[in-house]
Amino acid sequence: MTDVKSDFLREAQRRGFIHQCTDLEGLDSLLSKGVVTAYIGFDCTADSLHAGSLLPIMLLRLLQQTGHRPIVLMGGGTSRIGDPSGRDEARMLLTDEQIASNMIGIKRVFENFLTFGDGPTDAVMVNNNDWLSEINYIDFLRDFGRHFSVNRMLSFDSVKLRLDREQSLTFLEFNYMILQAYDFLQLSRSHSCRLQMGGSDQWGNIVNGVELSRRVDGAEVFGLTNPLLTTSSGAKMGKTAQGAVWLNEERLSNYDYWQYWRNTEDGDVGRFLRLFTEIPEKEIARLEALEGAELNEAKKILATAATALCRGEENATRAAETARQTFEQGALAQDLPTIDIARSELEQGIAAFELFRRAGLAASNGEARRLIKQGGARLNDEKIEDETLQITSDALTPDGVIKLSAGRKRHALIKTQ
Ligand SMILES: Nc1ncnc2c1ncn2[C@@H]1O[C@H](COP(=O)(O)OP(=O)(O)OP(=O)(O)O)[C@@H](O)[C@H]1O
Ligand SMILES: N[C@@H](Cc1ccc(O)cc1)C(=O)O
Repeated sequence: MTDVKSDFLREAQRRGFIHQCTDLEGLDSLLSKGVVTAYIGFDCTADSLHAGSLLPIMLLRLLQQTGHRPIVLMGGGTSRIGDPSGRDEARMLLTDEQIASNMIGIKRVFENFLTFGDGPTDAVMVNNNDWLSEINYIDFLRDFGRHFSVNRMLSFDSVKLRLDREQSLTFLEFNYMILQAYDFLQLSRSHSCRLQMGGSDQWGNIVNGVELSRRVDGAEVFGLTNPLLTTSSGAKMGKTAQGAVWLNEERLSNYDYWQYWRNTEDGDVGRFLRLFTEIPEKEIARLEALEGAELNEAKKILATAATALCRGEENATRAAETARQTFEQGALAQDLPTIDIARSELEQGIAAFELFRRAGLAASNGEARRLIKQGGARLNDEKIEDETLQITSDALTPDGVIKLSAGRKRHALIKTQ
């Protein structure tokens, strides 16, 4: 790779953020001269961003930390069209109300990563609906449409892949890249924005903006993309078995967010530490060299650092502590008092109060009933609400046991014979 001088590109390169650049040398020299304004756009297709979008967000953060000015563009206008990049079929059209409410959800996350304000390197947020909704069709075609060659538009992946596979691409979607290109021109005029970044799927849209700004204004602007991340096993980054890893707490609890990073595959630990935390390189090199059980410690450090950035230090520490306790209780569980019950009996069902008595957690059925009524009885760590509950073999955990608890400290295990 080319040797770069500017702090931003050097650090971005070292941490694995760079996929392609329209002119790396030119951009490097611009970044070395003074404050550069750069933007990334986010469409409002859901009410929260996800772990995949963390890469561009971390790039904006790095940009600000190295003395430049980030612009976060909310695609209020482009979300009305729908980006065909990387998609096999047209998106569902969103209503204006859906877009507005998604935007409220998405906006919030940026405050955790960027400093907004009026200073020279403070971040700003814009909404492309402000200018896209003003466009006059005929004027727009005459002023800007004439600079786009359809022949060239057909060569970009977002269009080409659909045509090659004979999947339909509507005229509405075909226009998307022109509007994103116009955004860049607009920001270059209004905010002296010189750089657009985004995931590698955005390459065509970004290049179109670079070319439009040069043709119309003779402006020299740049494009830079980050790799689209997949995990070592090839899964798209940001998806779990349950779905996307959402950045907003309303969609995914702090604990589950922490757990997602804690479950990082062994081969991804170093890469993720560089992309999603700000731990110094020397420490990362040490952590990624760990093996076996020790590598799990590195994963916990990754989980806590990544969660702290997105959800705050306190929530990250709390999630780590909950995980520790759960783990320790699990370890303890092996040593709990255990009683054996015939499998056939459990299959028929046994009253919860009776099982509590037989497990020695209550002296009589009456005492066990009172325990349940007062909310002090738990089945596999879940409070028992129903005094008449019948416990069956359905309650057996994957470990083949049932855990009963009376209050916080007294536990017993049921096993079947
Ligand atoms: N897995 C990923 N790795 C790296 N960058 C990503 C990843 N997923 C999305 N991005 C980038 O994040 C930015 C915001 O993307 P956006 O939130 O629209 O995500 P998306 O997953 O592409 O959404 P959608 O499913 O609506 O297309 C874009 O620049 C996109 O290229
Ligand atoms: N097309 C981008 C979002 C975007 C919208 C407008 C822009 O000007 C830039 C980027 C995406 O789907 O992720």
